[in-house]
Amino acid sequence: MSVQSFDLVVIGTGSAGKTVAEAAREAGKTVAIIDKQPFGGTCSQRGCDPKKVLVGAAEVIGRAAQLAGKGITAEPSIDWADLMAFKRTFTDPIPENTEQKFAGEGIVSFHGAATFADKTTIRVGDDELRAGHIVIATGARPRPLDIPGEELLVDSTGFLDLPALPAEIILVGGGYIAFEFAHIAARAGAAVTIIHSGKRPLEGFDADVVSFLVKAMEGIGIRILLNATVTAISGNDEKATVTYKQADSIQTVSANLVVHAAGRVADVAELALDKADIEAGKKGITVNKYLQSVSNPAVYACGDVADKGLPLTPLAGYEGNIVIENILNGNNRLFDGSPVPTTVFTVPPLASIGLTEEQAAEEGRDVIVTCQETSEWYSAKRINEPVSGFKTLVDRHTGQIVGAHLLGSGSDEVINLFALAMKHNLSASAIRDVLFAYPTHSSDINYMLPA
Ligand SMILES: Cc1cc2nc3c(=O)[nH]c(=O)nc-3n(C[C@H](O)[C@H](O)[C@H](O)COP(=O)(O)OP(=O)(O)OC[C@H]3O[C@@H](n4cnc5c(N)ncnc54)[C@H](O)[C@@H]3O)c2cc1C
Ligand SMILES: NC(=O)c1ccc[n+]([C@@H]2O[C@H](COP(=O)([O-])OP(=O)(O)OC[C@H]3O[C@@H](n4cnc5c(N)ncnc54)[C@H](O)[C@@H]3O)[C@@H](O)[C@H]2O)c1
Repeated sequence: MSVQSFDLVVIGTGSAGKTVAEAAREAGKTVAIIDKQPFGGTCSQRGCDPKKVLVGAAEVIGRAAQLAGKGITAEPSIDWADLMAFKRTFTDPIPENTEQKFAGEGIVSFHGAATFADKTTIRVGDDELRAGHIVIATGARPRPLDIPGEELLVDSTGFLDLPALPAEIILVGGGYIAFEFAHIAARAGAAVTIIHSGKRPLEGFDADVVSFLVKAMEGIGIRILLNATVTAISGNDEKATVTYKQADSIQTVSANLVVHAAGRVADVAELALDKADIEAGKKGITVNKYLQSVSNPAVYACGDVADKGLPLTPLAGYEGNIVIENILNGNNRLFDGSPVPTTVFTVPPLASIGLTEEQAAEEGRDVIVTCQETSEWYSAKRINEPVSGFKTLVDRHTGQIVGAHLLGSGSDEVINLFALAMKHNLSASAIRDVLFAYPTHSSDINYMLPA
């Protein structure tokens, strides 16, 4: 066994881990980084980026279908193998590029699953790494469902790398992954069923705006079963039968592929946290407001594995910056919980920031709610988009925006203007004063806010 010492050991090479390691090295610290999978993390190889390449193709199909008979004649279709090859031009170079970049910066790389040996020592393969600080940035993995036939499920990584797209697909779950994959698969020609245990899908999003999206999905033949909990899967790789419980009845539905879209949990399984006295709960490593382990001060956690913030890429980098600043300068930077914009990349996309109407009511906020279906607005009509809409929540007393929920082409970009406004406490009337280029989706903002 070789024993080496570093100022900092980082576990995980995704958006969170990379941010910490590179900033520490830049500050002159000796740094080791470890990953059990090809270097580069989820977002760039198995998440956001490859997913959005596929969404790009789905958007072309959607837009062409909308404009059929309105100037567009040929009906495009997706060649799945070609699309996968295009996707791989983004994902394949990531591991080598990441590792080369680390080497160039003087960060020492280790491959394998990291395990704590004690409070400040990590084992990876035959190496023992001793550290002043250790940062856990191990991300998340699909939540075990503990049901018979679970091994027949393909996870999101498998879906994003399918060599061919089967004719019938079932998505277990009704959150981000189910909705995004449903649109990709349906636009590529598959028959798609979503089986969701909740009474409504995308529970974290505004109910009214989600209902506009559901209408759009039904319009392209995506079937959504609600209050339906998957209890078993049987069959084989080519044809599987999913058993689900809906109300008091047990039902089945079959498909060629069943995809796990039923949530992700912090990836701590191999870490042996007990050896290092590190507390973790259902939502991940328990950290204080400085993102430091509450039970082992040599350890910090950031990204999906930490029990603070949403499991989204911008948060992973943001939390990584907080962690490294606190390690380098002593605890001084707090996780402040600023509103985070997020988009479900359906076609059209659903984007959201801040409070939903339900949450505002629970908090007793006095808000002006403006909500409208907008398929008759010029921005939607120009591209014959069948369903779009929005809801904004503005504090009645301060005029500040407390929530925005948008559905429609361009909403994935427009939501960032709301983020800018909310971050800098701009009032609705200040935003209405801004001149936006016309005709753009952003120029609709003026009509989404109360006068
Ligand atoms: C299909 C999908 C689509 C997504 N789309 C979006 C999107 O559009 N926008 C968005 O904001 N977010 C999206 N996300 C979420 C986003 O990918 C994550 O929030 C983000 O990647 C988390 O970064 P991280 O650095 O915390 O973890 P990761 O990037 O997951 O990195 C963690 C790394 O740690 C490694 N690791 C784990 N355990 C160990 C161990 N014991 N030893 C060594 N290494 C270990 C893993 O192999 C992994 O490489 C998506 C996620 C998925 C699954
Ligand atoms: N665009 C994005 O930003 C994006 C895209 C994909 C994933 N992500 C991240 O990845 C995380 C995981 O995504 P996800 O879609 O897997 O999780 P999710 O938490 O968004 O949704 C999972 C849903 O599955 C349901 N479910 C659980 N068990 C079930 C069962 N047995 N039968 C039927 N339904 C069941 C749950 O009620 C839950 O609502 C997200 O929380 C998000 O942070 C983000």
